[in-house]
Amino acid sequence: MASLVLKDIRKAYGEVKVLHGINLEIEKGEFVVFVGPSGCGKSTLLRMIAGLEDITSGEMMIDGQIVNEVPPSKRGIAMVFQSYALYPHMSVYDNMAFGMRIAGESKTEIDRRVRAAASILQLETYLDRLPKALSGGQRQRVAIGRAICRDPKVFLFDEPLSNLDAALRVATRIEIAKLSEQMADTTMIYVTHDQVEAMTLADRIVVLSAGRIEQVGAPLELYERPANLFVAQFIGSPAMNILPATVVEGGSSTRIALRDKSVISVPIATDAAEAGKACSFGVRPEDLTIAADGLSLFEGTVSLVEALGEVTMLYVDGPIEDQPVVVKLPGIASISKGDRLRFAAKPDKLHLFDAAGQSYKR
Ligand SMILES: Nc1ncnc2c1ncn2[C@@H]1O[C@H](COP(=O)(O)OP(=O)(O)OP(=O)(O)O)[C@@H](O)[C@H]1O
Repeated sequence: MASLVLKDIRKAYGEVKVLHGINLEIEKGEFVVFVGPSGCGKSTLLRMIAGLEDITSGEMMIDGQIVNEVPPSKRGIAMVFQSYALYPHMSVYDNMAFGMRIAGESKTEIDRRVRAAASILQLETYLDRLPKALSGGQRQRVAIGRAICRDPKVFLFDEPLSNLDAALRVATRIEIAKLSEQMADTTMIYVTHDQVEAMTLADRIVVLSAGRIEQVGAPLELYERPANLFVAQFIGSPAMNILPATVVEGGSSTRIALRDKSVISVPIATDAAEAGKACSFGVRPEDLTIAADGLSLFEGTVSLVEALGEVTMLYVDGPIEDQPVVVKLPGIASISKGDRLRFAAKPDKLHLFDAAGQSYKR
């Protein structure tokens, strides 16, 4: 049975419509990540699941029960915020025990759960400390520990790592990945801006834009088969190169013409009737290589080289004026500004989108 079901969920603040009908089923034990540009409604949706925001219309079910009118404390959810929200005057132990004391749990059960959570998060030696005597990463682990103690059916995370510095983010991200393995029956929903968090933590990613779901899928599914231009450019960094083009001839393989009139054959099927229509050709920076003789997609002049050590980024003035093509080559490439080069990509790495931005790949 699905752990969480959202049916045509809508949210409006007065006249301002923020979510326009969200349909989603999340299985028990799944780790689902919501991503999308700022203001797309990720946090609002998470807060509605938590019960911190009213549902304007639609139906929300947790474990088969409609929860639209159920208060947050009765939903079986726990939420971890960006700001930790710990009680400053209480020890780590008391912060974790607080919710259970309010709920009237026995002392022995409280102690068992606090120690179990502290052990999972390696907080055993900090139980007597006050939050102010902890680092940001440790505080966030306490906030996570407090949520674990509630033994929630659904665990919600609202950008829990965004206040941490880069190294701590990585360490805490790994903790969260381990946690989700250890709590295999607990459904986790996680909001983030960070692509790496989304790609590494999620069983499935939900891409939102302007209050609508653009695509739901496993991380690599979204990366390899984005359903539309929005997802193609949102997932992956640097973003996929998108070049405007025109379909010359449809068929089992499609011939397209770029703006400079060069013609490319893309092994993606389109209808013969597509001929003459506008389309967008897509290729990821990391899928481009320097072409061997004869087999190039396009030619261009390198306008900027960024040597980062592990990769070399090239910005290439190619087939489209004022729209440099970004190329990401592995390692250190001996290429200089001004070099004129031809670039290729494996045929199965090419993407093609129709005039409405939908992928032709099925
Ligand atoms: N109380 C409110 N009244 C009116 N509009 C609101 C209110 N809360 C949020 N909004 C609007 O709802 C939209 C979605 O906000 P939300 O915080 O869910 O976005 P988000 O995707 O989480 O963004 P971010 O990544 O910046 O946190 C925004 O346009 C925001 O301005």
